Amino acid sequence: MSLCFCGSIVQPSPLICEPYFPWTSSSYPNRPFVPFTLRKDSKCISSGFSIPVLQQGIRVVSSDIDSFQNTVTETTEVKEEVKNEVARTVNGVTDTKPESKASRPSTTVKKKKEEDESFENRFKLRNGREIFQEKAYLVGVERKGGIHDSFGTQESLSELAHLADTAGLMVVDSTYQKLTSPNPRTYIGSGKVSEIKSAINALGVETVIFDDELSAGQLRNLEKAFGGDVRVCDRTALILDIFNQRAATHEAALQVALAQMEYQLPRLTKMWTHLERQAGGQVKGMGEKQIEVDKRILRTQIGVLKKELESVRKHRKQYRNRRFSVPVPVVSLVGYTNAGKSTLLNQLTGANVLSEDRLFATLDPTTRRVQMKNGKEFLLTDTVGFIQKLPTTLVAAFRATLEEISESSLLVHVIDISHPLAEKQIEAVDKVLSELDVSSIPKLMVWNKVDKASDPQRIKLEAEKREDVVCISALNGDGLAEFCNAVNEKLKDSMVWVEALVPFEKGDLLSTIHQVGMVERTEYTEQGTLVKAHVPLRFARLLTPMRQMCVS
Ligand SMILES: Nc1nc2c(ncn2[C@@H]2O[C@H](COP(=O)(O)OP(=O)(O)OP(=O)(O)O)[C@@H](O)[C@H]2O)c(=O)[nH]1
Ligand SMILES: [Mg+2]
Repeated sequence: MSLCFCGSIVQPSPLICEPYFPWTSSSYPNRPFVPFTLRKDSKCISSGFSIPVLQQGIRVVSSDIDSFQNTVTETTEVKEEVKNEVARTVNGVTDTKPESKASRPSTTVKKKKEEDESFENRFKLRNGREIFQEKAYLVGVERKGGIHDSFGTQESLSELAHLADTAGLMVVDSTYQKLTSPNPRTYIGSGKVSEIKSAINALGVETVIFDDELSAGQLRNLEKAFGGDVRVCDRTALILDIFNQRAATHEAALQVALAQMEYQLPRLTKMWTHLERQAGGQVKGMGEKQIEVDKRILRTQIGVLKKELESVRKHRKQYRNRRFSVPVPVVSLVGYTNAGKSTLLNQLTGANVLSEDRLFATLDPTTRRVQMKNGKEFLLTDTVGFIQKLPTTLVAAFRATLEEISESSLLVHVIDISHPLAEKQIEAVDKVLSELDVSSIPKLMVWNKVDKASDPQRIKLEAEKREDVVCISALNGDGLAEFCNAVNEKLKDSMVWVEALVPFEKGDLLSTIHQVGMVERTEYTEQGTLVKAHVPLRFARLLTPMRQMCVS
């Protein structure tokens, strides 16, 4: 699989128009790995290259996330249960009676019809494109003792299901195993491997997704163990694929391509050992040599992408500097994916940023001006959402985009307070923010989706008790005035106190102070206007000569 993944990493980069890699479908017996949806240029996107022949008696399972939560199974019961259920289930009704001979032909026709229908139902429209939903099976591992993720295994698997759904897959079932330490060969134990294999056959699974990052060897061994055309991938590859689907701008495409290549590089190992096997072991080292060639090609590509990104970064910086010359404070919206950041930006500014109930709707930052009722202004930036177990390659690749965050006057942390895992999502966001080194920037917490919470009143009372928390509903606009006031107050905290004597001929400067700062007092003197105000630090520097005049 890892070999085939390269088929996709050449895809998103605008720099790599031609397939650079020698392992495209014609030269390698297996199909190339194409993570779920591909070829942005094509109208119909398949979630895989080949559509496998459907197995008999497929259990049609809803891809609905809530119903998925109940399908997580822990033990080896899956194998028998699935077998029995598949044998018995017809049209969702469990029939325990043995089939009579006479009824068999009509049942076969009925089953065939259902299969055709279920096949048809798997063509879905996503973002205006038709995709074929592959059937996915999810696997998690709970570590006994040792490291404890703040998200539980089942919670993390539910989120993985949401990610799979966002990527256009149909989650048919899932399982997890408690382990002291992962198996170095297959990540999970051999019993679990055969249990999953049975489920794959019974449910017609096309993709198995692991909730943790797998090594190249583990991916290869698992694919071999599951056999057939079953694709194995991990959470990181899934997230990278979603990013790949969502990348709408040149910069986002470059960043995703870079992240995919960096993910792929360590996974190239031993991909070419089949050459040695084909040559009967006589051409020793052939595979090794090929890996080196591939790695070199990949490293060259990474270098080209990094250079290209550097120039995009420079351009972005110039644009930011231009923006800073108008000293309106910048407020960045940060938070867990799907928290409602884009909805908030749209409500406050009338922007038209895509907001939907899927993960990672936003990849590129969007900045818009917000005019408050008191006439003051600030720039509001919407950013890419975070997630637990965020691949480090992705954070690194998106550094240019995330620089927006590090240069803002205030961070607004948007939280979906109606989410059962809100607390854990806050922790995950704080973890990424600490990696970005932005702890010195003031923060405001916003509890969003209060309308969706089971007890909105209790949430509001709770928020009142705490400092730095504002309750809103970005969707229906509740609490937006309070939000703007809180931003205003917070911005004041991030400003510096100045007393400056502004000459009368610099009237425009005086109006800018009123616009971006908090003016406490103005006095008209013979030399000019004496202003006492809180202003943004950058602006205070601009006023240095006038501050000195005031002192003298
Ligand atoms: N009920 C309710 N739904 C909301 C609210 N705010 C946002 N939503 C919904 O939550 C979903 C996600 O909203 P987005 O604004 O796309 O979330 P986001 O934080 O920008 O997500 P990413 O771009 O993926 O990081 C959408 O379906 C919104 O309609 C709210 O206040 N109440
Ligand atoms: Mg968004």
